[in-house]
Amino acid sequence: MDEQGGKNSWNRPVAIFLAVIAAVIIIMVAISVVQNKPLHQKYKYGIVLDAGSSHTSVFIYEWPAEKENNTGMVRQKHTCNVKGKGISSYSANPQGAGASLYECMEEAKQKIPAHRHPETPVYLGATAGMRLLRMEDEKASDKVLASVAQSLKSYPFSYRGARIISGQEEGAFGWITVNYLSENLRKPTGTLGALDLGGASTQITFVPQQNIESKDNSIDFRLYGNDYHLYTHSFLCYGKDQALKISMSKILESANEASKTDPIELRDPCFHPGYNDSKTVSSFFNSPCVKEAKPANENFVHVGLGNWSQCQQSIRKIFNTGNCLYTRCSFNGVFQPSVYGDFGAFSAFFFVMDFLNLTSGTLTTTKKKLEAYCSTPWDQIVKNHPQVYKKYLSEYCFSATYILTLLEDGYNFTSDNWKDIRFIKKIGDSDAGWTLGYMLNLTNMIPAEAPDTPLMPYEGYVTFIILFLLLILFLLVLVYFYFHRSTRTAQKDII
Ligand SMILES: Nc1ncnc2c1ncn2[C@@H]1O[C@H](COP(=O)(O)OP(=O)(O)O)[C@@H](O)[C@H]1O
Ligand SMILES: [Ca+2]
Repeated sequence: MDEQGGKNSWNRPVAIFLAVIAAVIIIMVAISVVQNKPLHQKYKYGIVLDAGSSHTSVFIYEWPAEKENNTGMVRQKHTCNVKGKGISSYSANPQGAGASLYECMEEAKQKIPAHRHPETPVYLGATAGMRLLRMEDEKASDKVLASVAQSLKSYPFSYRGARIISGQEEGAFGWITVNYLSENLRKPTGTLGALDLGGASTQITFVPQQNIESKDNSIDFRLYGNDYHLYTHSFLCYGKDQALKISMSKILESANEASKTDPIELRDPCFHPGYNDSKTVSSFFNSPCVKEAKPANENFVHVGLGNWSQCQQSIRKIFNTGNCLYTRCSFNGVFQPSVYGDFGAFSAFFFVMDFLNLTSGTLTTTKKKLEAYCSTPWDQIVKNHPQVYKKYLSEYCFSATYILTLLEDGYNFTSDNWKDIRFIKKIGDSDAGWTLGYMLNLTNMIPAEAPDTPLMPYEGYVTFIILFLLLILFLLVLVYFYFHRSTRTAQKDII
C-alpha cells in the first residue's frame, strides 16, 4: 500500500501540474491565433483622373488598409473612359468639361464601398492638351480647370485638387509607376526606363549611366532607402496627334506654293494609296504647335500615296538634330544621355505597335512590315478592319512611322538595343501611365526609407505557433517521463 501510495503521491500532482500548464499554453495560443487573424481584408481606395489631350480616363486604385507602404500592394480596381474628347476641347464651353465627368464619377461611387467615400482621395491631373490651351488662352484653361474642380467637389470623395501637371512630373510619375508595378524599387536590380506617347506630348525617363548636363532634365528620388537620379524630358507638340498636324502643315505649305488647283491637293506619303478625303485647313492650323503660315484656301483634299520611306523623310523634317550645346542631344537642342537599360513603352506606343503586330521583332523586320502595311490600298485596309474607328485606322501608318523615327533618329535607339524596348499596356492588373505614380507620391505611399522588416504573414504566423505548440507538448511529455522514471527508480531503490 505504501509503495502504491508513494508512486501516486509523486505522479498525480506532477501530471495534474503538467496538464494545467499544457491547458494554459493551449488556451493562450488559441486566443493569440484568433486575435491575430485578419478579420476580413480591409481595402482603401484612391481615384485619379487622367485628363489627356484626346480624352479623360478615371482610374480607381485599391490597396489593403494595413499594407500601404509595401511595394506592389496598390492595384488598379477599375477604369472608366469619359465619353467625348479631352477637357481642353471644352475651351468654348467650360461647363461642359465638368459635366462630362458625370457618368464615370457615378460609376466610382458604385465601385467604392460607401463607408470609404469620405476618406477616398480624388486627384485630377491634366497633361499636354491643357498645357497647350494655357499657352494659347490662359483664362480659358483656368475656366476649364475650375469647371472640373467644381464637378469633382460635388462627389462624396475627398477632393485633393485639379491641376495641369508639368512634363517632368508626367515623365517621372510614369517611371515610378512602371518600377513600382515591376517591384524594382526595393531590390538592388536595375530599373525600367519609361517611354510615354500621348496625343500632344511624349516623355522619356530613365536612370542614365552618364552625367545629366542640364538641371531641367534631372529629378532625384529617394524611395525605400535607395537614391535614384533620373533623366527625364517631355517634348510638348511631339505627341502623335500634334506631330501629324505639324507634318501635314509642312506638306500643305509646300503644296500650296506649288499648286494652282482649288482646293489644294495634299499628297501625303504617310496615308494609304487610294485614301482621299476633303478636310479643312483650320482643323490643322488650330494649335500653337503649328508654326507654318496658314494657306488662304480653307479646304484641301488629303490624298494618300502610301510610301513608307518618303513618309519617314517628311517626318524627319520635324526633328531638328543640329544645334546641340551639350555633349549629346536627342533633338531640338535637348540634352539626352545615351539610352541605357530596358524600357517600357506604353500609351500610344503600345496602341499603335500592338495594332500593327509590331511589338516583337528586330528593327529591320519592323521597318519591312511597316513598309508593306503603308503601301496597302486604303479600301483593303478598311475591308480588313471594318470595326476600327476610321480616323485611327487612316493614321496607323503615320503613327508607327513617327514612332520608329522618334525612337531611332530622336532618342538614338539602334538595331542593337531595339530589343530592350518592351511595348506594354499593363503590368499585372494595372495600366502603365503616370496616374499611379502620381497618387503614390501625393498620398506618401512610397516612403523614403525602407520600412522595418514586414510582419510575418498570417499563414506563417499560424505555422510558427503550431510548431511552437508541438515543441512545448514534446517537452512536457519528456518532463512527464523523466519524473515517471525517477519515481520508479526511487521505488525500486526502496524495495
Ligand atoms: N486604340 C488606339 N489606337 C490608336 N491610338 C490610340 C488608341 N487609344 C488611344 N489612342 C491615342 O493615344 C493618345 C493618348 O494621348 P492622351 O493621353 O490623350 O494625350 P496627352 O498624354 O498628350 O495629353 C492619343 O493620340 C489617342 O488618339
Ligand atoms: Ca497621356
